[in-house]
Amino acid sequence: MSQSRKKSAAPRKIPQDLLDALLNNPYEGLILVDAQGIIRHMSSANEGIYPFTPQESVGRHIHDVSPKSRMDRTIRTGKAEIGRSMILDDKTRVVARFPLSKDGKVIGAAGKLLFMDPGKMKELYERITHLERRLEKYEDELAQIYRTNYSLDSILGDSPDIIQAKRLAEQAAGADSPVLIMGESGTGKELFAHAIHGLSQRGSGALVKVNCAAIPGELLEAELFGYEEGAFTGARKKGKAGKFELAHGGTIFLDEIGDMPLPMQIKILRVLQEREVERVGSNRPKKVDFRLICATNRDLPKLMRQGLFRQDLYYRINVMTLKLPPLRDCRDDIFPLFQHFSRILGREKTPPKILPGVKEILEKYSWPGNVRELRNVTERALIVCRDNTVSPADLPDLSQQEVLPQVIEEKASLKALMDQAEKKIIEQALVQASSRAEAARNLGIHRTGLYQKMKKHGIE
Ligand SMILES: Nc1ncnc2c1ncn2[C@@H]1O[C@H](COP(=O)(O)OP(=O)(O)OP(=O)(O)O)[C@@H](O)[C@H]1O
Repeated sequence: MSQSRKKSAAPRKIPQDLLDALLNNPYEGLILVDAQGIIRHMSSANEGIYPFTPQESVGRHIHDVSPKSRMDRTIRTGKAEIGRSMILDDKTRVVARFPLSKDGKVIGAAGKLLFMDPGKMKELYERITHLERRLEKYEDELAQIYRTNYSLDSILGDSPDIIQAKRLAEQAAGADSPVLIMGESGTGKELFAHAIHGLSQRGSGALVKVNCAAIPGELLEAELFGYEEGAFTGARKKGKAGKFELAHGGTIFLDEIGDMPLPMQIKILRVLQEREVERVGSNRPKKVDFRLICATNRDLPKLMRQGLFRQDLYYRINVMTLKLPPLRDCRDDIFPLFQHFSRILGREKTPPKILPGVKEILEKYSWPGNVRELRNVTERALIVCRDNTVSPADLPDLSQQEVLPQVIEEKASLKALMDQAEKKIIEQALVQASSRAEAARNLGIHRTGLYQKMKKHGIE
């Protein structure tokens, strides 16, 4: 460290010239009175505001200089008044008054004109009002998007199970209790969560989603509850709000709750009971007001029997239950869904023509990736089809059960057969998952491993 930066060993007293400069700075009008209300200092910026000059004012009682002053009240009550307006010199001024204490005893008070020019305050006020109006407009627009995009009307299907789930979702929207949505991957659990939130009284609030399976256990706590500054190495400078805090006034959607590690389950249970969260590294609990929606594709009762899911948490989250059927159990919905996705995903103005044979192939398939897979298959067919006409040839090979028998019939080396099978399995996993990360997870391999294999097989 250079000599000039070395910490001075001088006494810790503030130099008098610095204090004088502060007390007489031209940016604020400052008055100091003692416990009897006698003015002991009036800064030069007050010149022209009172009937006396700053020099003449010192030694007089505050009421002799400013009859309407409330500084005597500040001394009596010991309470600060910040941001009050006051007419001085025929102008509205914004003032702050606060007591000055020593050893717990009020020894005087300070009065400050915060803005010599109240025009600045007006400018600030107008900016805030303008921002508030814009915020309101965006909130309205957001609520509108939720209502239209995520209403129950956007959930298609006439099978009795879907109709029943929609009926229950409507009831759940009217209540504020926890909802558990169960169903295989791609059956529309998130879609239902959006619809329930959008229709509920919290619809204009946030819907905060947490994918419990995608966040490593050791990061989940910080993600859900937030952390204070310096809570751990790598923590953000100013700390971070957790998902529960962000969902205040809205809904928190815990997706894949069945994958939540046991120690976190206890913490979630506590939040549900006490309705308050404590950031990591803090011991100040904060009240949070949220509605809980959970989803899982795991068999929670089975997980409970295996000791992997807490029973008390299960009963807490399972107040209303929606069971979404797999697509293979709703055969009659498959083709209407395909037509719907063709209409909304098609690039032409007119909906694509669908040739005979397509319906039969779609209905025969077992759709392990459910509606998501059907949507992806439709999207792909629309890209490869010609003249806005979808033919059976535009569909991928949907005989997935025959992936292995098919390749084994061919005469090739084991390595080549295994390569072919790997390519098919990867293609299928990509169609069934909503993202490459999810496909990698489903295949039980790392994302970079999946990218390497995609490159190897020339998969886009
Ligand atoms: N009944 C339905 N009507 C229209 N679209 C649907 C329906 N069900 C699902 N979808 C569509 O399928 C896709 C997958 O749905 P969603 O993400 O809600 O499934 P999920 O059950 O939450 O899946 P995961 O468990 O993998 O997270 C979305 O594009 C969604 O819009």
